[in-house]
Amino acid sequence: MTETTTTRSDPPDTSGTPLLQASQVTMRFGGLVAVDSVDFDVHPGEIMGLIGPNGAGKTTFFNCLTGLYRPTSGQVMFNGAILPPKPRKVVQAGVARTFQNIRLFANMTALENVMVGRYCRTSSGPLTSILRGPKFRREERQTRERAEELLDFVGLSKVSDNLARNLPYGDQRRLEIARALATDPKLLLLDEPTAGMNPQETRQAERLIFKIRDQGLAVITIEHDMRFIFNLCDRVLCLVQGRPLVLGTPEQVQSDPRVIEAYIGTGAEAEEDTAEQDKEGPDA
Ligand SMILES: Nc1ncnc2c1ncn2[C@@H]1O[C@H](COP(=O)(O)OP(=O)(O)OP(=O)(O)O)[C@@H](O)[C@H]1O
Repeated sequence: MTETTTTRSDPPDTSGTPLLQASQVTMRFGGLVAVDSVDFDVHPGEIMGLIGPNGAGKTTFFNCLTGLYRPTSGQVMFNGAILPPKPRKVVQAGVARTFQNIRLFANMTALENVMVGRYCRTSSGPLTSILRGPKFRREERQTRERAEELLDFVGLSKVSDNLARNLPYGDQRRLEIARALATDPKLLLLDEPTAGMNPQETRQAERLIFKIRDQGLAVITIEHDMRFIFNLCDRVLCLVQGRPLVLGTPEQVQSDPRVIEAYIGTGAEAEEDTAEQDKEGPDA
C-alpha cells in the first residue's frame, strides 16, 4: 500500500486526459438558471474544491455530475465516455458521492451499510441469492471482507456492529464515505463532508480525504469551511449565481478580490434581509 501523505502534495500531473470533464454545463429550473455554462475538469489523484455563497449552484452542479440531473445543455465526459444519465450507471462507471444530509440506513449496522454499497459490484442473480448457492456465498464473503477493510480504512472497525443511528455525527459522515468507497470509485464527490463537525472531526476528515487521494482517486468536495478547502484542495472553483467566477489554486482563489466580494456581498444582503424582517416583525 502507498505511504499516506497527510498534507497537500505536489500538484498532480494534469497534462493527460482528465478523468472527468464538464463542458458548458447548464441546468435550468423553469426560468431559473441554477448552473450556467460551467467548464470544469478533474484528473486522477487531484482534489478539487467547489465553493460559492448559498444558492450558487454547487449541489445542482454535483447532481449534474452524478446523473441525478440531466443537464439542460452541455456535456459531462467521464473516463473517456459521456456520463450515463442514470445514477446507478454512473456509480457502475466509477463515480460515487455523499450527500449534504446524511443518508445512511439508520437501523442497519455500520458493516451492513458498507456492504450495501458493495452490491453494485456483485453479480449473483435473484435465483442464486434465494437459493444461497455457492456463487452467492462466495460473493457475500468477499463483500463482507471488503466492507471490513473499508471500515478499518476510515477508522470505524471498532463500531462495525453498532447501528448507524447510534454513531456520533462525525462517525456517520465517515461511514457514508466508506459506503461510497465500497462501490470502487475512481472519483468521489463529497457534498459538505464536514458540515456540523467539530474542529477535531474536521481535521480527521481532512486526513481521511488525503488518504483517499493517496489511493489514486480523484475527489471533488463542496464545503463552506474555507480553511478546510484551502488546506486540502489542489484547485478550487468558485461559483456565483451558477456562473464560474474563479478557478485556480487555493492561493489564487483566496486572494482574488472577486471571491472576497462575492462572500462579503452575500453577508451584506443577509444583513439587509434580517433588517427587513426586523422591520416587518416575527410574524411577517
Ligand atoms: N429542484 C429544484 N427546482 C428548482 N430550483 C432549484 C432546484 N434545486 C435547486 N434549485 C435552485 O437552484 C439554485 C442553486 O441551488 P443549489 O442548491 O444548487 O445551491 P448551492 O450552492 O448548493 O447552495 P447551498 O450552499 O445553500 O447548499 C437555488 O436558487 C435553488 O433554489
